[in-house]
Amino acid sequence: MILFKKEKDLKPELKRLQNQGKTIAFAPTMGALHNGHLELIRAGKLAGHTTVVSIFINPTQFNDKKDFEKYPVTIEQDIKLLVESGTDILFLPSVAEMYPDGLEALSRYDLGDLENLLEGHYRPGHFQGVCNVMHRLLKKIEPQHLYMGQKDYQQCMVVQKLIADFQLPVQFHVVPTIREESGLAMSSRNTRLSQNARENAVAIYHAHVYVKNNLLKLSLRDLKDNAKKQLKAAGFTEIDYIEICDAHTLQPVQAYHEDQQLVILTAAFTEGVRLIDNMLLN
Ligand SMILES: Nc1ncnc2c1ncn2[C@@H]1O[C@H](COP(=O)(O)OP(=O)(O)OP(=O)(O)O)[C@@H](O)[C@H]1O
Ligand SMILES: CC(C)(CO)[C@@H](O)C(=O)[O-]
Ligand code: BAL
Repeated sequence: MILFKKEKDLKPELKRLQNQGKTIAFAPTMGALHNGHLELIRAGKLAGHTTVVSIFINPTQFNDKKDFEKYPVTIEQDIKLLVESGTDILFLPSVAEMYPDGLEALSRYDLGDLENLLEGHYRPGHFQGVCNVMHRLLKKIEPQHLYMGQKDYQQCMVVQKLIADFQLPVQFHVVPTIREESGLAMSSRNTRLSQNARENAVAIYHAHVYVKNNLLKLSLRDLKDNAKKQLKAAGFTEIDYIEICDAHTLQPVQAYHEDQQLVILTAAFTEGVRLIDNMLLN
């Protein structure tokens, strides 16, 4: 694996690979890597691409300063995992490399309702930060393929919109959520939980399975109320949302219609750590 910290050093290597007819699969991350991240790399490799991974804890997407300060950093372990996974290139830029004009000089993206719904509502400015960093990363790396995780469902929609709006020549791939054996969605933030909270956090997954299994039996309102009770019983202290939405527009849905694809999305806090997960319902 080759490590680059600057675009000016990375570009010649990308050019060399391009001249050899190689195609690039890119998996952007914020590090503290786990099996979910490695699945993005596996998917790119399986399709026969050269894999580029970035690790950059993007300051502009954190609406909560404490969350940023506490974000886990395990760079030596990450490098070991990336080498083992057969990653070809690691891009590890500094803040100055990504934001040469400073953190205030940001572009403004029109995200429509995605900016106001769910994560957009509870993390103001978050998706503007995601778009700023993703647009910059995509310009620097110019991959033919981009792999991102379904765990961050709304983020996938936002980045797909960015690609469409700017007609970026990259194919987007959503990788299914990788879970612990218990069902808990793997997430870097899980490492901030005590053993007990980590075991109880699987309640999000169980609540989603409950809603999926009872979709035709109860009203969506009752399903959401019951799911909320399950999370409270499992020690979730604050629930930002448990919402059942149209899987394509993310607009909340009041009643089930069989011709509409639905997704349930949850964001909730346990031990002060905010976890998210989602599940397609039909
Ligand atoms: N369990 C998972 N399964 C599949 N993809 C995942 C999983 N967790 C994260 N990803 C994907 O990995 C990429 C990088 O995510 P990120 O570095 O934020 O990791 P994370 O574990 O989601 O961290 P956190 O949720 O704590 O921010 C994103 O595309 C994300 O959707
Ligand atoms: C896509 C991403 C790497 C952009 O900083 C981040 O939001 C993440 O890790 O999901
Ligand atoms: N995994 C999405 C990035 C974030 O929570 O900031």
